[in-house]
Amino acid sequence: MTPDIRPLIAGNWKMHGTRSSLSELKAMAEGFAQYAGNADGLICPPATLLHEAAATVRGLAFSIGGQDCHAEEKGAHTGDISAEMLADCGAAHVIVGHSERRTDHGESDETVAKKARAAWRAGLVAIICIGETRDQREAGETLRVLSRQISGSVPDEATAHNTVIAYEPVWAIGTGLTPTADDVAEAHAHLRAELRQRLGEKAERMRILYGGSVKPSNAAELLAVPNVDGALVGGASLKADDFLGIARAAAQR
Ligand SMILES: O=C(CO)COP(=O)(O)O
Repeated sequence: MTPDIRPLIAGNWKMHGTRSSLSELKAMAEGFAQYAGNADGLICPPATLLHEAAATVRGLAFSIGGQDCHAEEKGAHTGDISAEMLADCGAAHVIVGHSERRTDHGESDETVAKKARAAWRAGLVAIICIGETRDQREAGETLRVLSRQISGSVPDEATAHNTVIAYEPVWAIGTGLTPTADDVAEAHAHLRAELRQRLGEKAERMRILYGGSVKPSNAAELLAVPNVDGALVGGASLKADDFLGIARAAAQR
């Protein structure tokens, strides 16, 4: 954790959830109330649920976000969704550059930077994801890859208010594997230094989340690492008990 930065516990539901899942969301948002003040809570459901999800958490200290957005505001882009549309549905954040988008849809750092700008244009906080693959880690390239991704995916206009960075080692996503606390510390310190060099003072309070197989059982250890300012949670964000277990660890730090 970074002193004075309130941690963000963000859930990414990926391609999971139908309207029947909204009761689980309600339980999460209501349960999160006990941690409000010590942690911020966010769920990014599939776009089909955004509008009802925003209505479900209305009046609770809890946010809703999108999982991706198109770089443009509108146009002939069948199947795509703009940041403005997400905002119109009640989203406050949007994830951009998730490794599954980079892999499944061939998104480059340049595309991700454009999407981050689109998020800001619509008044959303951009959660910009980066992370090395297993091959890159085994080749000792992790820090170099992270530098390249930060420099290509994070526009100069990024501030601690409009941007959250999420470090998600690709090999840790959905595998049950996590880096050691020392490895997480090294990556996050490197990211903070890179951001400081790029953005100056603004970088000090920018949240850097860790993502990849975060669960209630490992959350306390991961969230205690210096420069880890919250978590981006996949599988464990689908169940209120798991998500709230992670929130508890964040609030008790
Ligand atoms: O990709 C992730 C969140 O964006 C992490 O997913 P898991 O928590 O399921 O490993």
